Amino acid sequence: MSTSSPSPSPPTIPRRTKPAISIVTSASLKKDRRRSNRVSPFQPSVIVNGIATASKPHPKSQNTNGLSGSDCQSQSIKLSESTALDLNIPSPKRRKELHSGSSVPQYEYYSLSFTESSNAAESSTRKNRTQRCAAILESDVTLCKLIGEQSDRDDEHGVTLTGREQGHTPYSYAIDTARNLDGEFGMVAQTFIPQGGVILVERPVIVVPTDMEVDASVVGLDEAESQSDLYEALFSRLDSQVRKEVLALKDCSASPNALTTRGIFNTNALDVRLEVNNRQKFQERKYKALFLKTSRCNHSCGPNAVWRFDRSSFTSTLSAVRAIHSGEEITISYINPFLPRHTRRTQLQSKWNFVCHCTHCDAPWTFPGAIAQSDKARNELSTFFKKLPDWEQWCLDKNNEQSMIETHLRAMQMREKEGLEGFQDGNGPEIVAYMKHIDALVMCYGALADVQGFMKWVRKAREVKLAQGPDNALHVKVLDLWLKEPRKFYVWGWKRL
Ligand SMILES: C[S@@+](CC[C@H](N)C(=O)[O-])C[C@H]1O[C@@H](n2cnc3c(N)ncnc32)[C@H](O)[C@@H]1O
Repeated sequence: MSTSSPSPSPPTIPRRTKPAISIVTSASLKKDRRRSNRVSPFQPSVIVNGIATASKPHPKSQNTNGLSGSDCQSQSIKLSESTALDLNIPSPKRRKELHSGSSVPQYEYYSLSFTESSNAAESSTRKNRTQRCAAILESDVTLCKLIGEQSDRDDEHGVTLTGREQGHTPYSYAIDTARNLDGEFGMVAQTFIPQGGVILVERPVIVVPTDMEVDASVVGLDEAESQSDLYEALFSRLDSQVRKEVLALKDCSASPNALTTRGIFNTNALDVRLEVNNRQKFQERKYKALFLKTSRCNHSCGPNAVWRFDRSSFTSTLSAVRAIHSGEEITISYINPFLPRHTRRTQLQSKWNFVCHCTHCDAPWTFPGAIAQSDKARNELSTFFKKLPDWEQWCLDKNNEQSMIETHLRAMQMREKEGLEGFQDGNGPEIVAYMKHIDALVMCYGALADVQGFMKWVRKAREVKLAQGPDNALHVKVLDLWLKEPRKFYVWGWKRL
């Protein structure tokens, strides 16, 4: 047994991206905006409009680490091709002075603000909305990468996108928050959401380092604030409406009358990773980020959605890992779902203070050994791709035509039963887990020159890719090409050679 090579995934579509790390000034941003006014691939119902205004230093952050206003530079950081983020950061010279010779991470208070407009494609009146995020970040954090223009051509397959295809309708699925019988809120689909569909994209309202041992005074909060809980200080920096919404979130550590800002944050914040430029070496650092809407998602050990944080756009995207029907609750997993049931429930109880009532935990365990069977299946799935037989070896083997196909079909069935379409291994959720099987089946049937099987799985791949949004427009076109001319598939008939 060895890991598969080449990867069973169809080739990734090459992009002409230029992923440079960049801090740009307002002037260069304006110039850049003129060049590109494409729809951001990261937004479903909200199209981000790149309005970059040099922000005045936050009155309170002028004293950040003893900085005076003149030490602060107001800069705009370009997040994606059409999104701007304004923040106050110390000038490079002052940062050098502050951090010279220190290997201890230095944190500062940042007030990030995002300016977005509602869907301008449909409405002539753009409503700008500014969202603020109170963040404590390592001073050398890289908040974003400059995303280059998305390619509209795939030269390898001779496919080009037309203007209309580049535009693609932004996705927008109606969702709502509703209370269940226990008085708990949850997120509910108001419409059918296809597998792969993007449910929600949102930016955090509070970000802090995971192991926050930071004295409020060192991050530029004022004296009164430094005496109080750091979370209180951060919450107090939010816009009043947002603060109200954050304070209405669940605190699992307390009774409803004794909520604490720390408790609310710890109940709802998600783990994200940011990058720090440490002497020209980029290192990942763990942070926790609070997202208002995603916070309402309850846990399931077989969730129908996964969330992913994208550093380059500073957004979290919630996607459906299987079709979700109108009225169905949208759930995510708070923990590694490959763990055995008992461990999962212990972790959920100790960190979130609840006994899991998801359908997988509460399922009628009708026969003896059902729990052990589920635990075994989860364990097997957690290492499935690592233990997968080599695809090329399978191709070279003139027997065992169906073995690779059967392996994937069986794993897909297990995934569906356990509700683990969105997990590849214990390293975090990703919609691609299920897609990897689909891609592999496309490869297998293509190598067998089996037109019917090939078309079936290319159609399925196309369906999911389409639901995943405009970012996949080129990929969809390549799949269309293969549907039209299967023989153009790049490993067509390999197993028959
Ligand atoms: C991040 S909040 C989720 C939203 C929350 N239900 C609300 O009302 O805002 C986490 C809390 O929701 C509840 N919860 C989440 N998933 C649950 C589940 N599977 N079974 C029971 N309670 C759950 C627990 O009280 C947990 O501490």
